[in-house]
Amino acid sequence: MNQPKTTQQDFAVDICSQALTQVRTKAPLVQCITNFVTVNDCANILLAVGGSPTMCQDVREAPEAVSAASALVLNMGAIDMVDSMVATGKAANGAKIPVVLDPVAVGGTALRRDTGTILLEQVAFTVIRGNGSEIRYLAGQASQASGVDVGTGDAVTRENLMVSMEMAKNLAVQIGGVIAVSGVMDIVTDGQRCAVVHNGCATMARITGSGCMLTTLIGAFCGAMPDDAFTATVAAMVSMGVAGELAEAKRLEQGTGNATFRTDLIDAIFNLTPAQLEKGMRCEIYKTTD
Ligand SMILES: Nc1ncnc2c1ncn2[C@@H]1O[C@H](COP(=O)(O)OP(=O)(O)O)[C@@H](O)[C@H]1O
Ligand SMILES: Cc1ncsc1CCOP(=O)(O)O
Ligand SMILES: [Mg+2]
Repeated sequence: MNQPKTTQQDFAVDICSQALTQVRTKAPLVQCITNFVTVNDCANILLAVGGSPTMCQDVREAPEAVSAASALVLNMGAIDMVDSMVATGKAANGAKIPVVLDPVAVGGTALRRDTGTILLEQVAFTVIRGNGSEIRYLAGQASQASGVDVGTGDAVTRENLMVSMEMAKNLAVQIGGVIAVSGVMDIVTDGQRCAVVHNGCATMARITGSGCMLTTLIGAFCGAMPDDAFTATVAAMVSMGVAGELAEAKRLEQGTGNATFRTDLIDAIFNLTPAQLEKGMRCEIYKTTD
């Protein structure tokens, strides 16, 4: 019997830039049920990328409103909104609108563990994007988060990359959607294809909301290209990473700190060009063949 072989190649350079152009052309309306810590940044990054935000979340209107949206983002930082998340998620599923989950601190408390279970049982997710601790928890692996941040032992590293890809792939198959693990190295997989994104910078972990904004961007890209959630997610991760690097270059040049970095990151998404993406992206794709 032949052993499965994993081949690795660079992700085609124009795919992400074409996806960005699609977002700008289609200007997707993205509905977010999200947390009060980062809600403003999420709305602004959606506007920056060329989408349109609605943070409509009350259970009395959110399931109705979602029929007008191109994508729905559910962020577990809004832990008190689970009833609305379930009702709105089901409405989006019924209308075949992509639904993206950010499982903020999912393993951290009994309430969050239960909420994660309820959401996964009741809503079909197109994409789940979390940090290493959050995805490890959902995959049934031991995890030790630091509040809403990744625990040091849970991050994807060069050493555990293959095992981490396998874990993410299995979870993707289990949920029937795309899994994205963010960190120093990002993994994106639909269970078959697997991409590793090397863009980004450490300062992104020094602001709150880089993960929430990334998940919201994934919503925008999925809203613009609902038939290819894998490519949409890779393009969103690459865009966020390249924008982070551009903001970091400015921070180093000007000697500013994390408050300015947060603004510069949103500005970098606003000004991001297809050419910048093609020049800056560092992404490879792994394929398994028998
Ligand atoms: N040390 C790092 N080096 C490069 N990119 C990073 C680093 N830490 C975070 N990022 C980037 O920041 C964004 C948010 O990821 P992450 O910090 O894992 O999410 P969360 O805020 O949900 O914990 C992603 O685009 C990720 O690639
Ligand atoms: C600090 C905090 N607490 C609850 S939600 C939240 C924001 C988390 O944002 P991110 O995971 O994007 O840093
Ligand atoms: Mg997060």
